[in-house]
Amino acid sequence: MTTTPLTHIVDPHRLKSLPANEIPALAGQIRHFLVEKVCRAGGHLGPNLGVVELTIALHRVFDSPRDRIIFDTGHQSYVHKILTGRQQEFDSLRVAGGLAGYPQRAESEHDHVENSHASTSLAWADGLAKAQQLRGETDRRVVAVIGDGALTGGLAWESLNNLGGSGRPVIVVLNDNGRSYDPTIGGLAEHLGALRSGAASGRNLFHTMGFLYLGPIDGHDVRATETALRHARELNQPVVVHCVTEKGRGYTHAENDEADRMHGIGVLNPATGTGKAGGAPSWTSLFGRHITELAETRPDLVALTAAMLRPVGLHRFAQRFPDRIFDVGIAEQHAVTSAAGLAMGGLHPVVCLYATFLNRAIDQVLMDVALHQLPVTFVLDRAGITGPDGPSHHGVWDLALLGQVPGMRVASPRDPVELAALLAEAVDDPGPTALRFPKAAAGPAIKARNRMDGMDVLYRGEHTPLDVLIVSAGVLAEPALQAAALLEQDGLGVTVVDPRWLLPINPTLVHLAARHRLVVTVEDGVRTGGLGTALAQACGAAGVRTPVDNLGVPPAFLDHGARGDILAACGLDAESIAEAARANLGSTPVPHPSRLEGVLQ
Ligand SMILES: Cc1ncc(C[n+]2csc(CCOP(=O)(O)OP(=O)(O)O)c2C)c(N)n1
Ligand SMILES: CC(=O)[C@@H](O)[C@H](O)COP(=O)(O)O
Ligand SMILES: [Mg+2]
Repeated sequence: MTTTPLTHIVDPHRLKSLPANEIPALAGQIRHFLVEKVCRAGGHLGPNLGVVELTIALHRVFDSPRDRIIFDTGHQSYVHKILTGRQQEFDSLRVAGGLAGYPQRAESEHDHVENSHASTSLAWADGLAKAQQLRGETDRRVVAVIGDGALTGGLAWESLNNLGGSGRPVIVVLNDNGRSYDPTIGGLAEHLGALRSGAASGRNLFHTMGFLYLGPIDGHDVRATETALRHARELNQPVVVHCVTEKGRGYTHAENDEADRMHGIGVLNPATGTGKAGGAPSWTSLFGRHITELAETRPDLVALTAAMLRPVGLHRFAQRFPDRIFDVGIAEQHAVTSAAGLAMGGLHPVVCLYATFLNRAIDQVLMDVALHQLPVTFVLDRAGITGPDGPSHHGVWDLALLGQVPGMRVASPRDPVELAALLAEAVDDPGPTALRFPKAAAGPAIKARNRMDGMDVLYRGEHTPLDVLIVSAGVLAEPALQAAALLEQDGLGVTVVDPRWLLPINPTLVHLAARHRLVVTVEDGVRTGGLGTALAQACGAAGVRTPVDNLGVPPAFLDHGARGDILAACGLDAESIAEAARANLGSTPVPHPSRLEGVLQ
């Protein structure tokens, strides 16, 4: 049997013409390619190893891009990219200017949805199918590929409700590997488990919701999967094709990874499946240690995760307090409002999410937690620029969003000592609080010169009068202090202060502003509506005329890249902060490029 080289498959048409008996060899080549490229770059290895045969079948049955194939969350779209002409670009996977780790329309006509937030694919499919119907495009199909984890998200159920019985020809391919990171939880997971095992024959949940149902299909058997997909295509009705797959399939180190089947990996040695160990502890691991220690003497503390127990650092807490940890599935809205219930019931819940995923639950924060003034603490990991996961993963909106929530207090620790202190203060607060920290290793302790009404003065220059007050949020204390040193060399009198609790604005900060010629605020979040905006408003309201230049992330969708490079491009490195101060004080006329519209592509 000849083996067509993977490099020959430059588009789905070549794939369609491949003899069926060559598919297994092709799948093997794709697996080898995935392991080699993803171990070298980092990325989502397990999810993509699990959809090799499924994606081959999808592109042999459907006619992409005329038929639209929508990948939910998009982290499992590497095989799709390999089969749609982008093999050569995998050496630049998740590198600035290189191949994105999620679908991206600028890369290919075969890519449609770029949002990496889970559970949206069925809504996209419903909308596209309605558009096709209204435009008379009856020969086109919309295929939504959704994981069992993403199916636990509320938006997915809103969409099932709209699609069921609608007559719209949407093919829902349920990629059921039984896991998000951990095994998927809840009643749906139980039902899918019963369907997979054949213990729930006859009418099932999907039938009841108004779908035709094909399955369970072995999602690693291309022939069986193709047959089911061809049948689904011809049904011309909303249909669920239940494909059973295995996350990490075909790579022993992923198959044996009990934690999450190598869901997302860093750079690894493919032979051993291991990467560089050691280095400074992450913010995540430090948080996990502190919350577990606090809970020893606070029986009212409970923790919630939205299917990301280990990624948010709660696995240690879960082992120690198995009755006080709640994994709600990929269901951030449920996490927040059920936390409101836990708080109303007399406990102090700690809701642990990635900052970007809080976006999805802002109404619940506002109208369930804050309206009822409940003691809920939000711990927002991956806050600020995250880097390789691209625009829908940068956690840059939480500060601006939470700043609008009455009664909400928001803190951002600058170092591990402050993390412990601020977390303790947060869980002691009788109202809603939030703590945010980045996707990074935690730096060394940054000692305060003195504390002033709850804020830390980190630096007071030798020169007088006082020229520049730099207000730094969280870890940006480090570049702020470096910028102060540069400005001192210019002979300017500089003060650096870390408010610790960023929002609402500490009135003493306004008084400090009044004593300087310029305030520069520095935050790892959108500069419109965050710390800087709030301080400028507070100064205005108090009649303090000191100009406030707020440095932050522009209100734009920033592509993937290295966190440090993106921060610098946003003007959040020491040189740029110093340059902003000089420009505002009139010593150098040219603003930092990031301040110009549209500079960040
Ligand atoms: C709203 C939201 N919350 C959390 C995440 C983080 N996340 C990325 S993939 C994933 C698990 C997805 O599981 P599943 O849908 O079953 O896909 P699989 O990885 O198993 O293929 C999670 C929780 C996300 N992308 N979006
Ligand atoms: C796809 C998704 O949302 C997660 O897998 C995310 O990529 C994890 O990001 P970290 O790698 O920062 O944990
Ligand atoms: Mg899954």
